[in-house]
Amino acid sequence: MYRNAKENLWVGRKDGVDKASLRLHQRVQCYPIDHLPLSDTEKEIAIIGFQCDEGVKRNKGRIGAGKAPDEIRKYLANLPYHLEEDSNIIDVGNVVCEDGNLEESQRELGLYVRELLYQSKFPIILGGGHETLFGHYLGARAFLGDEPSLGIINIDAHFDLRVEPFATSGTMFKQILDKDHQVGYLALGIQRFGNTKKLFETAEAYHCTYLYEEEVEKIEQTIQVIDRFSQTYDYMILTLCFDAIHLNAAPGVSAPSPFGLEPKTVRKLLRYIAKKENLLSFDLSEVNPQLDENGKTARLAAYLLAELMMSMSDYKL
Ligand SMILES: N=CN[C@@H](CCC(=O)O)C(=O)O
Ligand SMILES: [Mn+2]
Ligand SMILES: [Mn+2]
Repeated sequence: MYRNAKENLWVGRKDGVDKASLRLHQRVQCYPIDHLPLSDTEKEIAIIGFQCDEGVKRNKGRIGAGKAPDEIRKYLANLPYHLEEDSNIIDVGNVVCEDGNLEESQRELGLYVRELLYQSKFPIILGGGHETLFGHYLGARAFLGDEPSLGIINIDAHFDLRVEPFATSGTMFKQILDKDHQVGYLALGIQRFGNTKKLFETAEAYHCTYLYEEEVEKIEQTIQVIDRFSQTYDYMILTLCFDAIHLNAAPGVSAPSPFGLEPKTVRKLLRYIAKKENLLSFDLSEVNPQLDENGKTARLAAYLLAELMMSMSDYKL
């Protein structure tokens, strides 16, 4: 079910109304999904939330990620606005998963992501459990049609290649790769002890490219891998599963990572990938406000989102 964007989430400190004093809450505009503004710049970002943790529940994880979209917006709202002046940001509200109907809500998210892409927006999807990625993918593929190849970069401790009779937050890449032979998968930040041997075997069988967490930290090599991947596919989408990040910085996730990536490494990745011309859209998933420590995880999510948005117009590694 679709819910309109809430203006009252976009509030915060006001240092002034001159351009140099603005914060995000003073620049973000709320629109219903069926009344989107025409893009008057090439850099319009559209935020859409996915209030859903049914996939986490089915995956026997710790629920609460459904509360993340609005929580992350609150932290994002107060951050200073550092984008180029002609960059617009709109908030188009949330898709809510009701009565455990994960598949229906993923389809609905996909419809809206497709619509945003048709309207020349760059969708930023706030999950939700990592099942968010499946709806994100549906939208990107529907927009592209069957022909173009699509690379998915997943910054994650986990492969999410589980074999299950139903969709969960751990099955999305298996679901996608089984039906879409024009998709390639690059996983960054894989934890040896976050995945069974069987999952590693599945990753090999599906010809996935992956880097362990300690490999990703060697950033120059990682960038070469990203460059090769990006050149191989017509278009790319990017997903960040927040449990990729070290548990000290991201305690509010269902499956925390004791050897997770440093936040600064993830920032480098986002800054770099955001500049790729063939990147269509981004989702940030698995933040769980119910497990968070004093908003630490949601705050980091907001900072990383702000970095990604800024890097789309101004790149520094
Ligand atoms: N989204 C994916 N989640 C992990 C959870 C692992 C765990 O709970 O330990 C997975 O399914 O592999
Ligand atoms: Mn994960
Ligand atoms: Mn995941």
